[in-house]
Amino acid sequence: MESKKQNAPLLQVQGLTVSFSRYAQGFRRVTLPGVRDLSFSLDEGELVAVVGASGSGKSLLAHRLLGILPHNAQVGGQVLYRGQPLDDRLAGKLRGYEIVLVPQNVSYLDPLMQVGEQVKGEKGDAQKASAALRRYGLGPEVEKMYPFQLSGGMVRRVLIATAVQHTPSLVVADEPTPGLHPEAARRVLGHFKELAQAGAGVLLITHDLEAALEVADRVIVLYAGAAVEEAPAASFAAKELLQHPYTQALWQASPNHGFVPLPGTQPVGQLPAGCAFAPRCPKAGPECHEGAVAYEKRGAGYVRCLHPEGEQL
Ligand SMILES: Nc1ncnc2c1ncn2[C@@H]1O[C@H](COP(=O)(O)OP(=O)(O)OP(=O)(O)O)[C@@H](O)[C@H]1O
Ligand code: NI
Repeated sequence: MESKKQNAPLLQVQGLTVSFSRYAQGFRRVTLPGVRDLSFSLDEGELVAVVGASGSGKSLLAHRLLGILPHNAQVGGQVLYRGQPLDDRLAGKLRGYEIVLVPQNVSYLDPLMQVGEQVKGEKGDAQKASAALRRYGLGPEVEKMYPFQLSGGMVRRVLIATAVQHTPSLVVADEPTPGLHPEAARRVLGHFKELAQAGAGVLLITHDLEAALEVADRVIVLYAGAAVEEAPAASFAAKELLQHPYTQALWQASPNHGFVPLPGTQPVGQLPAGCAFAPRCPKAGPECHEGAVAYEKRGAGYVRCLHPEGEQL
């Protein structure tokens, strides 16, 4: 049927922009960028991590893919699912079955409903729900429990079981591990890796670079709404293999590499002209404060920087 699109990647995000406008002093309208010029693709069987600090646009990306952005969001660019434009109508049709969200917020669980009932949902199948729970180590006794009786790790597993019971093709996991101790977090990430190995495309959204690297094939780094770098996980073996100064700073800030903090904060609201990272960047020159910087293929990945690592001086 769809012969022309048979070889299309599972997901292609092309120049995605999500912004909000707000009235500032004097009735001036200002545009607040949430996601800017974001492009990447994800194939079946791949686990791609999206990492970035709080406010970098990760959940907006997730909500765009599920078709659940708030109505006041202004959206640009294109998202293709198996080669077809993934508009809100198509996303609505696939949501919960073919494309699923493992939500960041645990308040997606109803505190007054037993676990088994909630996993099944209104139109679901009780046997499928039990099987999904069992797959994540949650037996029949858990089906009778209410959310307050579950540990943090069990809540996360319930959310994953709910999302994946219908064997989705695309799994978007938005911060699935906060509040878990490292061992439980590792197990949760292992579940996502298994879903990818079984053929799903998995987009793992997290601020925890080190945890992401245990399971990801590739990593996309967001800063103030824009991707600054996409790199294979293997490039995180050494700082010099990373191309963007922000990615290098993240690498150095991780516990394995010395916890070296990066002074300053990510800009919020209106961005400075030029590269958004320039005010904190050790390599920035005057040119970095001028025009927008393009996102370009370079080496094994992509980078948005006028002075990437390894450039000829
Ligand atoms: N409905 C909205 N109206 C206005 N601004 C919004 C709205 N939703 C998100 N934003 C802004 O967009 C930016 C990105 O938000 P987003 O929730 O995607 O961040 P995030 O990377 O998921 O952060 P966190 O790690 O804290 O979950 C933030 O600056 C946020 O304030
Ligand atoms: Ni978020």
